[in-house]
Formats: sequence, structure tokens, C-alpha cells
Amino acid sequence: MMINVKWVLQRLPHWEIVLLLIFALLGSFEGVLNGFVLGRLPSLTQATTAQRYQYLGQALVAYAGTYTCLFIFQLLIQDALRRLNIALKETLLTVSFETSEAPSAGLNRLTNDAAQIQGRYFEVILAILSAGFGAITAAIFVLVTNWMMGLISIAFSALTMVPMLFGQTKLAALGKRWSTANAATLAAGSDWLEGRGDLVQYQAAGSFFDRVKQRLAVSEKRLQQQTNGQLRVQYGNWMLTVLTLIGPLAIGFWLIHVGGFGVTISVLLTLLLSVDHVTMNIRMLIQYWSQLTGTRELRHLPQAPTPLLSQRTPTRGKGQIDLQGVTIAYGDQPILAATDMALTPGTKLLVSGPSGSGKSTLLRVLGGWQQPTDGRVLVDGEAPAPAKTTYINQTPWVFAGTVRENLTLGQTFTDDALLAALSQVGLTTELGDKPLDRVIAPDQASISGGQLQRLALARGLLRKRPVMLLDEITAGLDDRNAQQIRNLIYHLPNTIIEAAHHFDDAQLQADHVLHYQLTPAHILAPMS
Ligand SMILES: Nc1ncnc2c1ncn2[C@@H]1O[C@H](COP(=O)(O)OP(=O)(O)OP(=O)(O)O)[C@@H](O)[C@H]1O
Repeated sequence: MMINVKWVLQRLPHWEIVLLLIFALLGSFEGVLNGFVLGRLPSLTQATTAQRYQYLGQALVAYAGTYTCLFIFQLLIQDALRRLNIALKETLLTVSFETSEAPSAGLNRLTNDAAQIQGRYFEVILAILSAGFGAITAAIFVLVTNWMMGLISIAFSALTMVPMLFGQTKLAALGKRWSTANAATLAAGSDWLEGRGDLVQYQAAGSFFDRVKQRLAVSEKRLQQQTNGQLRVQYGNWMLTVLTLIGPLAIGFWLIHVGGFGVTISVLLTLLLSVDHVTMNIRMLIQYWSQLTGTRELRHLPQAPTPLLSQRTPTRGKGQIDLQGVTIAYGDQPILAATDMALTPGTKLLVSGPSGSGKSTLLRVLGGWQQPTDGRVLVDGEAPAPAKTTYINQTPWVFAGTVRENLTLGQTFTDDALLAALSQVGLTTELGDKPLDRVIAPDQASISGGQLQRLALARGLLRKRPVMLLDEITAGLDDRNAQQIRNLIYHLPNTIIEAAHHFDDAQLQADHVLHYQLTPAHILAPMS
């Protein structure tokens, strides 16, 4: 997806676009106001006092009217920016969510990228309106004053575009390099803060901080290179602007000398006063253009292969799972050799295997979070999707808020349904008198590991999905908590597939749980 002019226009109401155009046009008369009003002064030497006051009145209306239009234009710009910023941040958050980006990358988009796009794209597009109309109004005024000298002056103005034509691609590349380096710095900063515990206990803070410092130095260097690139283009523009002033004057003096095209010193003076606004606006347009192109890479947003937000609603099947020739590999690394398997509704299956054998990968494929390399998985006869199954891992996320908010996630459930889910996982009494109103936080400090896993199970049970995929959910728990959770899940009516290193053979047998292993030959085989 690309944040471009079309995207911008689609997010602004039509009436606002029309008003922006009208007030940008009216405000653009500011550029020729001095030339127009002051240019009439010499004719007042012969005028009556009444005519002079009439002239003054007209000048007052012209100046006050133009500045009022400029003021309204600025108010409209602020309103448009508000709308665009809301739409932009919503879009960036959605893109990060859809593409499963790391939170640090998503936050980088939301803060740095959003600020850059706002300052160097949205504001610039709106400023282009004003500069564009300013250039057109001034150009028409100049041509009407003296078409030949006007054309010469405008032709010289066009020279200021030259540096931009050459610098455009380079500036876009510099913008991208800065963004990449900045994302790396943020990732290192996030590691530095998140990994504080290990860095302190292993006394590795000093050595690790070198990495943060290196990345910081690189990203600041890239920012400087980006700004320097823009400055170089600007310097080229300034030099050419000098030429656009001197060149037409030289030609004008020669035309006066030979008496051509009615050029006089006062024509040159009027042109000098107004052509400045043609050049200035064109120069600003080029500068704005350089900023626009500098953000091109930032505005190009990644597209998720399988959008997560447009998932279909869950099926109401019973929980039959079929694997038909399912093969899984990461490039050359095999995970699962071609496997056929049928699990009837309500089956309880434990998949064990050494670390790195592919248990999590298998569960993600069964849940539709990633595709198999070959073959197909069917859940109740359909391709699996995250919205059809429940997948819980070792570290479920706690959202800042109450237990109720953590269960509903903003959806509508009755308190009775919530309490029933809590009761199913044995959490009704442990969380106090009013368990649904209990406040918990993302750092999980206010809730134990076992309670957290049971809360995540309750969140899943509430949605009544027939299939539950449980990835090492007891890994961080002591034996008593692990046993409690397994007692719970093995007695649910759902189809349960659990991946785990540790298990209790006696419990598996007592609860008739199938036990398969992912072998070193990448085969899913029953444990003998
Ligand atoms: N996105 C990925 N791209 C490439 N390789 C991956 C990816 N995810 C996992 N792997 C690799 O695939 C193998 C299986 O990983 P997986 O996490 O599924 O194993 P696991 O059995 O769940 O391990 P553990 O018990 O340690 O959690 C590992 O070697 C891992 O490095």
C-alpha cells in the first residue's frame, strides 16, 4: 500500500478539498499585492484627495481580505492535518498488526515514520497548494505587465528545477537508509531495556551498550546524510536563483538600450517585485518536491500475505482435524515429513519432541497462522484460520485493564458467561470478591503464572472454538499448577492438541490422551 495523493484525497471530505482550493487561490494574491498596490502609486500624483482615499480604501480591503483568506486557509490546513494524522496512525497500526511486525518496528512506524510523513508529506502537499497558486498568480501578473520580459523571467526561474531532477532518486535512497538505521537503533534500545535482567546478572551491560551506541551513531549519521543531501539540493537552487535575478535584468537593460518590447525601468521594477514571487514559489515547490520524494520509501507500506484482520468468522464444526500429506520445511530445513492423520472431535493429543524439533511450527500450521510447504490441513473440512481455532502459547499477553476487559477484548459477553468461563478454569475465588473487576497489568506482576495461563484458557473457552492448540502452556509452571491445568484441558469437550517437553505419563494414560512425538527423522509417530 502507498500513502500518496490519492490516499490523502480519499481521507478528506469533498467540501474541505473545495474550500482548501478556494482559499489557497484567494490567499495566493498576497504575492502580487505589493506590486499591484504600490505599482499604482505613481498615478496618484495627478489624483484628487477623494481618489487617493478611495485608493486607500481599496488597498485596505485588498490587504485585509487576502490576509483573512490566508488565515482561513491555515485553519483548514490544521483541520485537514488532524484528519490525515488520525487516518495515518490507524493505517500504520493496522499494517504492523497485519504483517506481524515486532512491536518495536510497529512503534517506530507510529512515532518516527508518522512524524516524518506528517511533516514532510501531508504538510508539504498542503503547502504545495499555496505555493502552486502563488506561482500561477504571480506568473499571470508578470505576463500581463510585460509578456516578453515576463517570459524571460519565468524561463530563468525554471532553471531552479535542475538540481532537483538530479537529486530526486538519491534523496529517496537517503530517506530509506535513515529509516532502516533508526529502526535498528530502536530495536537495540528496546533490547537494552527489555533484557535488563540478564544484562545486570551477567554484568554484560557495558558490552551490550556498545551495540546500542554503534547503532545510534549510524542512525544519527544517516539522518545527517539525509539532511545534507537536502541542503545540497537547496544550495544548487539558491545559486540558480541568483542567476534568475541577474539574467533577466541584464537582458532588460539591453532591451531598454535598443528600445524593444516597451521595456522601461518601471516595468523592470514592477517585474522585480513580482517575479520574486514566481521564483520563490517555484523554489518552494521544488524544495517541497524533494521532501515528498524523500518520504517515498517511508510511505510505501508492506502488504501482509494473509491479512489477519479480514479473517472469516469461526466455523461451528465439532473439531475434526485432518492432515493430508502435510509437509513442513523452512527452506532446506525439514520440520515434518509428509504426514496423513485424522483426529476425531474431542481427541486429546500431546505432541512432544526435543527443543527445536518443530512443535510450535506444527501448531501454527494447524491453526492457520502459517501455511504447510505441501499437502493440506482441514479443520472441520475447511482450511484452518486463526479465527477458527484457539491458539495459546507459553506467554499469553495480558492487556492493561480488568479481568473483564482481558476476557472480552472489547466484545460483548454477559457477566454470567464470563464468570462461567472463569469457573471452568477454577479462577472464580482466587481473584477476589469481584474477579471480573480485578485490575491486572501487562507486566503480569499482579497475577501468578498459573493464573495467567488459566485466564488465557478462559479467554479461549469463552469463544467456544471446537479446537484448542496449546503451545507449552505449562512450561513455566510448577508440577502442581501444570497438573491442575492438564486436568482442566483433558476434560474439556474440545479437540485439544498440546505441545510440551514435559508430561506426566500416568496422567496421560488416566485421561486417554494420545501421545505422539516429532522424531529426529521429522516423523510424527506414536510414543511406544
Ligand atoms: N520463521 C522461521 N523461519 C525459519 N526457521 C524457523 C522459523 N521458526 C522456527 N524456525 C526453526 O524451525 C525449527 C523448529 O522450531 P519450533 O519453534 O517449531 O520448535 P519447537 O519444537 O517448538 O521448539 P521449542 O520446544 O524449543 O519451543 C527450529 O530449528 C527453529 O529455529
